[in-house]
Amino acid sequence: MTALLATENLTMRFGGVVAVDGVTLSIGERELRCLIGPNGAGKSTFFRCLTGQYRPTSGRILWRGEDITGLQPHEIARRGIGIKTQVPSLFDRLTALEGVTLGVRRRHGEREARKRAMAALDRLGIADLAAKPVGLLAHGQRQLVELATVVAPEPDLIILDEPTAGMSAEETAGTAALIREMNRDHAIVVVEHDMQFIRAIARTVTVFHQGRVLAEDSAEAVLADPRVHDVYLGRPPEARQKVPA
Ligand SMILES: Nc1ncnc2c1ncn2[C@@H]1O[C@H](COP(=O)(O)OP(=O)(O)OP(=O)(O)O)[C@@H](O)[C@H]1O
Repeated sequence: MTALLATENLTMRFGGVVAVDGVTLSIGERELRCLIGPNGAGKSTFFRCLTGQYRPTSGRILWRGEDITGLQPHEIARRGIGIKTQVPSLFDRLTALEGVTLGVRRRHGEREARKRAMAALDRLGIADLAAKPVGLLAHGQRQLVELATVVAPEPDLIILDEPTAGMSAEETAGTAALIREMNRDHAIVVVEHDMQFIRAIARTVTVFHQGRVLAEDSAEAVLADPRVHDVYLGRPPEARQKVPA
């Protein structure tokens, strides 16, 4: 079966630095995939290649079998891929509903766009924020409104870059639950390095290290993998529990 999204030997170099080094992976319909890895592993660069912010040095990106390598972000979005970067996209002065509606307006008339925007806010459990100016929202609330802008156009695939960055433990757990709920209707790729989030999500995890795929398995298997502990913490988990005599 054709994958929804696939990369073949994707490579991105910056001068002598190979940030992404021959990554081949495949995301299926309705899949929820987490991409993790320590600082500098190449996650952000890989994300930016997928979203069209970077043109990869070599390799291919396939969307339902179509080569989309090097397309501009708006061309990628038009294919049904929703993207949430870490850069805020909402205007502070607009209300949450106005901000989310603006994103849906490209495809629908005002009335329908508003309806869809309200449905997205409702789905994320933040309908009560609809009339609030975005600039007055707390960080976690604002992140949820940003998420609503991605969900509202009903993309087939959603790609999220560190959706829980700056969130409290409680907000992180809530966002993980929301993402699992969103996954009922959308395939989702999440770039994260918060292990608590990975535990809460508990789906297939791809671990990046030095630009390559180090491991790809269930969250449980990845969290128990000594190689993953090594690259994350520089030492195996049992070593951390040893108390010097
Ligand atoms: N624009 C750039 N120019 C030069 N080198 C870069 C550039 N962007 C990333 N790199 C290098 O590529 C490697 C991968 O970086 P990247 O930011 O993709 O990793 P990451 O896994 O997202 O890390 P983090 O979790 O810290 O964001 C690093 O060695 C980084 O220094």
